[in-house]
Amino acid sequence: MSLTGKTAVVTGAAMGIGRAVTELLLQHGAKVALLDVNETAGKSLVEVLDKLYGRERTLFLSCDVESEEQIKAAFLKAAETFGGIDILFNNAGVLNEDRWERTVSINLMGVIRGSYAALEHMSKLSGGRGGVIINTSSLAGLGPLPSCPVYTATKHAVVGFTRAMAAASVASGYGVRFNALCPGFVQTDLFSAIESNLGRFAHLAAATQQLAEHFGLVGMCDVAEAALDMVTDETKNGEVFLVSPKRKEYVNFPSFVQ
Ligand SMILES: NC(=O)C1=CN([C@@H]2O[C@H](COP(=O)(O)OP(=O)(O)OC[C@H]3O[C@@H](n4cnc5c(N)ncnc54)[C@H](O)[C@@H]3O)[C@@H](O)[C@H]2O)C=CC1
Ligand SMILES: CC/C=C\C[C@H](O)[C@H](O)/C=C/C=C/C=C\C=C\C(=O)C/C=C\CCC(=O)O
Repeated sequence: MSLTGKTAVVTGAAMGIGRAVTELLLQHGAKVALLDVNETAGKSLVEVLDKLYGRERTLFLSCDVESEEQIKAAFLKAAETFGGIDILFNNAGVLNEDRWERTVSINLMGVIRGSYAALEHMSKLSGGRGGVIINTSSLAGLGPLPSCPVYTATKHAVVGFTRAMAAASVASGYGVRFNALCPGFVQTDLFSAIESNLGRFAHLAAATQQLAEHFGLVGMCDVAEAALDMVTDETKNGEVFLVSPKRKEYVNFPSFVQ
């Protein structure tokens, strides 16, 4: 699928992985609505991107993915401005074992809120053109991160939600593909702040650091390229892309359905 003229919405777009994927989508010709709760970072990023890609191709919208109302308003504005939505990157996420209910609300419920709101614009059953939704999970969506049980649970849940929505979309005729991105450790603010966000598991900070050293850091470009692959390859639906320093591959899950 060519991205020229396509419209993308990216949550958590102001920094880190969201920012990198936003830039790659723009480089490939898409128009991007950048949604983030951090207005200062979002607005200053858009100023930079406007100079590189043109004002008409970017739009910053202040949006907290904990709020269904804000998500719906932002998606409507993006669709009205750019003429529909073709791509959603549900990426906003936090790692905070202390404020664990908020972690569930952002990492899991934010992905669900975003997906359902996007389907109102993207599903062929509601007059949309179809398209693709990529959800950011993690290596912690495939195996346990002992210092972060709630973070691990949200990321496993994102994998499950994505795979089930992919099947539901085919069975329902939405015309929307769903795939999940599972990066290993990436040098972002979320990664740097780990030690202060482990709550009752703070004593496992050193072990987490060792695990990160064991796996190594993944390059941001590799993560963004994996997301792009799942967007542009129209054969990919219900797929989970693992991006670690050792492996860049789609995950094979056991099949229980005959
Ligand atoms: N950094 C890492 O090692 C990895 C991160 N991830 C996941 O990637 C995603 C992005 O994380 P990073 O780029 O590392 O983090 P980051 O902290 O650099 O960026 C996260 C962005 O999300 C925004 N955000 C946070 N809460 C929000 C909310 N309620 N509504 C809207 N925007 C919100 C922040 O303002 C920020 O711009 C997250 O889902 C994270 O769990 C996955 C695997 C590895
Ligand atoms: C310090 C926390 C910072 C960031 C959290 C990120 O989301 C990060 O991606 C978390 C990773 C946690 C991984 C924990 C254990 C994973 C174990 C597995 O079983 C993973 C499966 C395959 C490994 C592939 C490989 O060998 O590279």
